[in-house]
Amino acid sequence: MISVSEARAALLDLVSAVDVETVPLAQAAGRVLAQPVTAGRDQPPFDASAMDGYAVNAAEVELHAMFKVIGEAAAGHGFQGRVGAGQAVRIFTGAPVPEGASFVVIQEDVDRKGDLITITDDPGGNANIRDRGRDFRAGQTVDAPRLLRPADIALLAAMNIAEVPVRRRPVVALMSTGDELVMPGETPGPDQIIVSNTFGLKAMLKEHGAEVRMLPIARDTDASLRTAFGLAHDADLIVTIGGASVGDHDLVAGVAESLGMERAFYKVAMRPGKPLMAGRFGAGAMVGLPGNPVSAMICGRVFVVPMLFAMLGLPTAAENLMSAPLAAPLPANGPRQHYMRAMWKDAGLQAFDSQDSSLLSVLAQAEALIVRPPHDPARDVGERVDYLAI
Ligand SMILES: Nc1nc2c(c(=O)[nH]1)N[C@H]1C(S)=C(S)[C@@H](COP(=O)(O)OP(=O)(O)OC[C@H]3O[C@@H](n4cnc5c(N)ncnc54)[C@H](O)[C@@H]3O)O[C@H]1N2
Ligand code: MOO
Repeated sequence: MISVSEARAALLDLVSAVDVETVPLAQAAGRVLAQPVTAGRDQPPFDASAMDGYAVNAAEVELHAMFKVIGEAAAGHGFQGRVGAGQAVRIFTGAPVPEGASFVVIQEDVDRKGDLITITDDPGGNANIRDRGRDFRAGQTVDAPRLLRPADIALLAAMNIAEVPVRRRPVVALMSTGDELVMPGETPGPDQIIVSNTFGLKAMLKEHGAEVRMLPIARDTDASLRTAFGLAHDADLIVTIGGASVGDHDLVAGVAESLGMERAFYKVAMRPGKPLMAGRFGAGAMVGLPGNPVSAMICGRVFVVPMLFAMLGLPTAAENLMSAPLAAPLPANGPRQHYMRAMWKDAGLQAFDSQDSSLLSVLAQAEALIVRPPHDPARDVGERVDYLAI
């Protein structure tokens, strides 16, 4: 059995960054920027008023000063003339500050009668002007790789970047295997259960940028598994679920190998998730997840998500572990790295009593996975432990 970090390294080795495609800006949210993009303009492109008021020469601003209003500057409609001595231009937020003006007195500080304004309240020292290029300048870049969040999309829009180079979504084919499985909504036979892992993993991998194809459930026969693998041949990554252990009906590895899968490893010293396997498969890779639902989901989070990051060109240097105090003691750990379902209590983490790898109801309540290294000694309340947010 190899360690979790050896498995992680081997899995990352099986994949490489997928190619780049260009998408319209409106479809770029949640995608990974693949090349730096550069602003073609300054923002704001002119000195702009930050407030509604009157644009005047700053040198003339003082309490009781009077000005003659000679025109108007609105957003999208600048004032074409020049503001001279004793003159003001009515101005609105976002409008270009006219030539000759260097201060915007907000309208609340002014008394207006006809064309004349008087400053009636101390306007303070803030000119209420956003200088040209204050947000960004032409030539400024947004660096890649970068997962594009809503704020990035707004920034790219302001930079006038209508087409965005992003990594293509890696195609992941998900295959559940087992005679006992039926789809949600179907009527299970007396010995059957509802397939859950493909749905949970689809949600997880989609959230992390994959295009997920759900294959039909493969039955526990060579022929059925072969057919299902055949449907996945063009995927970047094939993820099978179940049939990974040592039972007479655990056929996945044998069939995959007969179809050309070159095994990289089998079995990882982790709990849950021990019977994990992986290898190169055609132009892509295959990961065989254990069937127990919690094992499949945790292996998805610990291994398949970082593989997606690698395919998307995102950094994968280290597992993003955080640390927190324990709210309840933990017994000593065994020889496998244990991912314990836990929840927050009194600003610390408390592991659930039952850690069985079949309990989706516990996983669904869990807010974190406490990560216990192999042979970690018993831990007391208040001691810090590593955890993964989920
Ligand atoms: N003699 C041994 N038996 C087992 C070992 C072992 O080392 N020696 N390992 C155990 C561990 S640990 C795990 S994990 C499981 C993994 O087994 P498989 O990957 O072969 O999974 P299955 O047997 O197909 O299924 C296990 C369990 O999960 C249910 N399942 C499977 N797929 C799905 C799905 N897509 N959705 C919902 N539930 C699913 C299945 O019905 C079984 O109950 O092996 C142990 N045994
Ligand atoms: O290692 Mo298994 O994944 O405990 O359920």
